[in-house]
Amino acid sequence: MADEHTTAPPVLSLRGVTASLGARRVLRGIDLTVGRGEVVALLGANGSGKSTTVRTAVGQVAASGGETELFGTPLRRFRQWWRVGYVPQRSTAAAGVPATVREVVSAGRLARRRLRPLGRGDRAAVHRALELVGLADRAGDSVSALSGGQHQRVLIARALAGDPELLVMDEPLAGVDLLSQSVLADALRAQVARGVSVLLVLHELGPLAPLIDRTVVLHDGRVERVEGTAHLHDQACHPHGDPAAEPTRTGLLT
Ligand SMILES: Nc1ncnc2c1ncn2[C@@H]1O[C@H](COP(=O)(O)OP(=O)(O)OP(=O)(O)O)[C@@H](O)[C@H]1O
Repeated sequence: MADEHTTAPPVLSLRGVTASLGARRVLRGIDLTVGRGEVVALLGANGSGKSTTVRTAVGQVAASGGETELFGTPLRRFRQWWRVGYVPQRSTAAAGVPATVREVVSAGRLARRRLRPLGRGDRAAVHRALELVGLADRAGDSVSALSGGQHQRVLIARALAGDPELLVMDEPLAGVDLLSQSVLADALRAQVARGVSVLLVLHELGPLAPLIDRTVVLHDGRVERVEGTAHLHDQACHPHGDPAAEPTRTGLLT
């Protein structure tokens, strides 16, 4: 965990990051770090800036101020994108893309391959990632034939296929059924056990609660509070447990 690596730079660091979308100032000075091997959950009400924060962290939204570093390198100079796996917020738009599940997941290897064709190792990584999300049997199907939750699992497999050191996931469990949530939680647990660091946007900690080291709560484009989660680790929501049990709430939506 982070203690062993106190001299290593954080895998992700945002300092005073500001960003606007259109005329709206969405991020008003975000400070956030993810240490090596750490799992950080970004929480907050709708519109508080969670997606914009992760999109800024991976360079999809241009910051208007502040500093973002990935693996100790300023974002503007960072080129080692194979070290980062990004799962965007669920979108069904990509379901119209005429590609098979295998092709979409193979795209997760591209940053590693540059312009070389995929080799045997790449194909094995793609297959492994599909198995991790429970979709190996759908590899040859068109993504347009998948349900929303299955599509989300394909996007997660695409990120896992690149064997990233940092996973940035925007509501990875949104629209995913309870059984698949627990499959994905297991997949993520295996990644974390390998030392992968994770930043993820969540509304409910749910089955991921035991994995999370820290929660960062946003409010109106700023960090409202940061909390350790040791107290949550006994409260995981088990899909096969008491069906009447309430999932762990962030306290922001209820
Ligand atoms: N393209 C855009 N143009 C202008 N404002 C935008 C745009 N996209 C998002 N916003 C605004 O930015 C703010 C933050 O949006 P963001 O998607 O980061 O919030 P969020 O915390 O991820 O919300 P949710 O929980 O609903 O996903 C919201 O007020 C939203 O209306």
